[in-house]
Amino acid sequence: MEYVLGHGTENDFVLLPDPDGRLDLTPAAVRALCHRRRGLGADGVLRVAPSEDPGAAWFMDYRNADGSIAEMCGNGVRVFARYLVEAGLASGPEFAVATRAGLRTVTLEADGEVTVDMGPARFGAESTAIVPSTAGPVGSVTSFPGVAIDVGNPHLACVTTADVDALDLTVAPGHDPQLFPHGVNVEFLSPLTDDLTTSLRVHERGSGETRSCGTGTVAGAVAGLRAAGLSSGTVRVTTPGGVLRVGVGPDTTTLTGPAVLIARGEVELGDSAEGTYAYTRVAQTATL
Ligand SMILES: N[C@@H](CCC[C@H](N)C(=O)O)C(=O)O
Repeated sequence: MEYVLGHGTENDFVLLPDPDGRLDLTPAAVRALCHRRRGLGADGVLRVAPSEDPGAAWFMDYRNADGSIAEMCGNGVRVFARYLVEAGLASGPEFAVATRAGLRTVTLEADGEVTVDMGPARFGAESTAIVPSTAGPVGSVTSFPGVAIDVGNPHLACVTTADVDALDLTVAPGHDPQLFPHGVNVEFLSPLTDDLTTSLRVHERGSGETRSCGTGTVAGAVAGLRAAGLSSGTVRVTTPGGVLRVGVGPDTTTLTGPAVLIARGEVELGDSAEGTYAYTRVAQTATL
């Protein structure tokens, strides 16, 4: 089958064109494709499937690297849009993409970036995230106050004066399972500066720490604005993988950033001795 590799601020994806919607994409196949050493290597898979929603031609079937399904992916939908235009499946600059969180309008900007109307970000309850302490006795933990935010998928955004770069995000931060029964993406960000900039790291549900998370960046921006006593503005967010811009207005949010296709090729999925799917990369052309 054909595949394309792409990334948005280094949050990377395997795109699988499935124009007839016939691909039976199992969790094991997703795990095999995303494996960094045995597979193509990615944070998630974007199956490009026909949409059943009359408002969009294409449906972004997003899967996390562990094979789980998520409602929405802000970096992924920009890469998905870039693929559709480059493959001649959509004509820009503006069109809708169907996702499990609903329709999302994407705009290919003249400077090469892509803007997504991400819809409203909805605040939930205040809660805490627990991470291993990097100082102090082995096994000690640090608790960070945060707030639940729904961006189509669940987030816990923690604005903190601690050194975000020093946090141990090698394991999933502890969280309240009653508030987040389906798991949660957890963001840690510095308080916004006067000119509305911040730095953010994220541990993603189903993928671990990633270099960037688009929905998490939107959640972080609205949490940062609220902590600064604001409800709207344009926030510049620096993630380990690059810079994203979030527009927050009274009714919706927007996310702007790069969307890059890296390589394309052919891949075969099959059963391995362990009974899980393995893959054979038949051919790959990279455009770095
Ligand atoms: N990286 C994505 C979010 C992907 C889904 C997330 N891990 C979840 O399970 O909700 C983004 O850019 O938004």
